[in-house]
Amino acid sequence: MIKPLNRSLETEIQKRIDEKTKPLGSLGQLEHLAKQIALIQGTLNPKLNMPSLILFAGDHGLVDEGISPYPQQVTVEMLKNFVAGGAAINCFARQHDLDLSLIDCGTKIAFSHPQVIPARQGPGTKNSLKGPAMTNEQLKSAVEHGRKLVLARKKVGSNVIGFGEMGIGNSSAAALITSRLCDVPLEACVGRGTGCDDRQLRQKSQVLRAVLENHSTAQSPLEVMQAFGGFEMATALGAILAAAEEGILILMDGFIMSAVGLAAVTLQPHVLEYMVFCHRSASPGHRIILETLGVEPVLDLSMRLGEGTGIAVAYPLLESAVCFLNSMASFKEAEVSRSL
Ligand SMILES: Cc1cc2ncn([C@H]3O[C@H](COP(=O)(O)O)[C@@H](O)[C@H]3O)c2cc1C
Ligand SMILES: O=C(O)c1cccnc1
Repeated sequence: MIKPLNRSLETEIQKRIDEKTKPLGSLGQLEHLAKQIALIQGTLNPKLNMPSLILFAGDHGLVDEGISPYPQQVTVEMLKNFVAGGAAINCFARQHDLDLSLIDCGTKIAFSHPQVIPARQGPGTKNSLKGPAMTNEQLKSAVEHGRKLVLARKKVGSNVIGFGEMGIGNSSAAALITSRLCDVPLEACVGRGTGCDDRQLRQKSQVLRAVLENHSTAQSPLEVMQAFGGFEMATALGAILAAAEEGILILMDGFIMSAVGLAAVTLQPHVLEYMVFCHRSASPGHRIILETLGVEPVLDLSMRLGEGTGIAVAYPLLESAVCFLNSMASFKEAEVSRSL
């Protein structure tokens, strides 16, 4: 059970923000972020310690049905690229000094490397058109792995963790989860993913309609995750739940990770209070999730990559939020006159 945020300091935090040498409310969303982070940490002087990004990789059997322009092997090839430091997330993580952990939750082709933490549930999920993507045991095991990964980051001192993903086909899984959990028509949730052309988009929509019909009994967050989620998504679900339980600030990325976030919030509504949505992706389904949850993202840059890139580019703004709360002078300290 995830507890609601302790709001006993709220009035004091708001007072501290309002005493800074600026017109009331003039730092806009940075003020909301500062307050949320201070509440999560239960202090007037919040700190972002050892910021971490956990990147979950896994393959999707549904790719056999032609729902992505890219083959499954790109997942493991990108995992190698992450290890070599050549992907977008590597650039941005280096730029902002974010610790990047790479997790193999079950790529189709196994790749072991000292920098990749093994958490494999199998060689990718099963084709969800033909049956459940994963067994209940795999789901439970993935959730448990996610929990342990977060506890390990907490142990080394991390109090802010972002969650990213890599898994060819996972924009389909995200569309299915969004449609079912938000109870909106599938068509509104399906997008071009990595770049489907019109023909590929028609094929993707047709396949996903059939998948949704085949799993009409899957309704709860855990049922939908088992029916058409991915191992990387199930592991991220366990990680997000554990982070909220531990009072860690949770940084959310784009459509795919937000679909997992939606599952977490549907299971445990108070998880939302620990989350910052770092950007609004160009994927149409992401807008639906953000509106359903009633949240305003930090950035809107028409990005649609995943990997945690939306988190990494938004991170300096979180630092700014914490920075002004800690080090800006008050009217009294700076001897500046307040409004009449
Ligand atoms: C080279 C490459 C790098 C990526 N990095 C993230 N994704 C993103 O695209 C995938 C989902 O899109 P779809 O459902 O259309 O396959 C995920 O792996 C996601 O992280 C990538 C995709 C590609 C091709
Ligand atoms: O919005 C995202 O995060 C996204 C969209 C398409 C492909 N990969 C990720």
